[in-house]
Amino acid sequence: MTELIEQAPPTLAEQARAALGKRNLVLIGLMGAGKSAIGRMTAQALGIPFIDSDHEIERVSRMSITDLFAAYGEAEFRALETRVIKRLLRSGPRVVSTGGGAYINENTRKHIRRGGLTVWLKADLDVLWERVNKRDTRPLLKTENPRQTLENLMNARYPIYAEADLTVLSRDVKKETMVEEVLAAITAARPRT
Ligand SMILES: Nc1ncnc2c1ncn2[C@@H]1O[C@H](COP(=O)(O)OP(=O)(O)OP(=O)(O)O)[C@@H](O)[C@H]1O
Ligand SMILES: O=C(O)C1=C[C@@H](O)[C@@H](O)[C@H](O)C1
Ligand SMILES: [Mg+2]
Repeated sequence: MTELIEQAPPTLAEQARAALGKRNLVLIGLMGAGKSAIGRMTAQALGIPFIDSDHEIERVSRMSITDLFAAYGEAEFRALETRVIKRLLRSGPRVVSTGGGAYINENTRKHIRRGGLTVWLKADLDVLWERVNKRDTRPLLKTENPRQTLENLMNARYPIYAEADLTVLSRDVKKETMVEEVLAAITAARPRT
């Protein structure tokens, strides 16, 4: 007698993994959007490696981002960021969380768009501010009115982040919920035109 073997339907993570294929998943968005936190958990769910470009920059330069900005200025930081991200995206699949300004730099954006499927974690000002005002590790926010600076960055950058393949709304829900929404977005992704 033939035995009936019931196969469990693929989980959301398995569906997303299949949809991603050999591509990298690249998280973009402003400071505090959750790129590092959600990126790490998404990689775990997908069973692929995770790398954070800010951490990688700090590792290769043996300096903190704050010290890099202070010693060499933003332009040098951006040049290093471009080189690091280009290298990180050379092999895949992996989840790469980028620094907030990476996708805004034209050269880095070119590498990111070639290097994988992009997800913009989009958050409103209150959510971002609530998260970033607790730490002073972000050199661009060392201004007289950091909340206003963050708002100015939103206005300047959101039209550019909007070019991402996928957008997921980052808000005050459980991180696990955010990960599920990222996985669902990957699963539903249409090929780029
Ligand atoms: N859904 C969430 N709910 C609550 N807290 C969150 C959520 N997502 C992220 N956070 C928290 O917000 C803070 C900022 O998140 P994270 O460092 O991942 O942002 P980021 O986008 O990587 O920022 P940056 O560009 O500065 O590296 C962290 O303390 C993180 O744990
Ligand atoms: O938004 C930005 O331009 C930055 C965000 C951080 O992730 C770091 O990459 C750095 O502080 C610059
Ligand atoms: Mg980060």
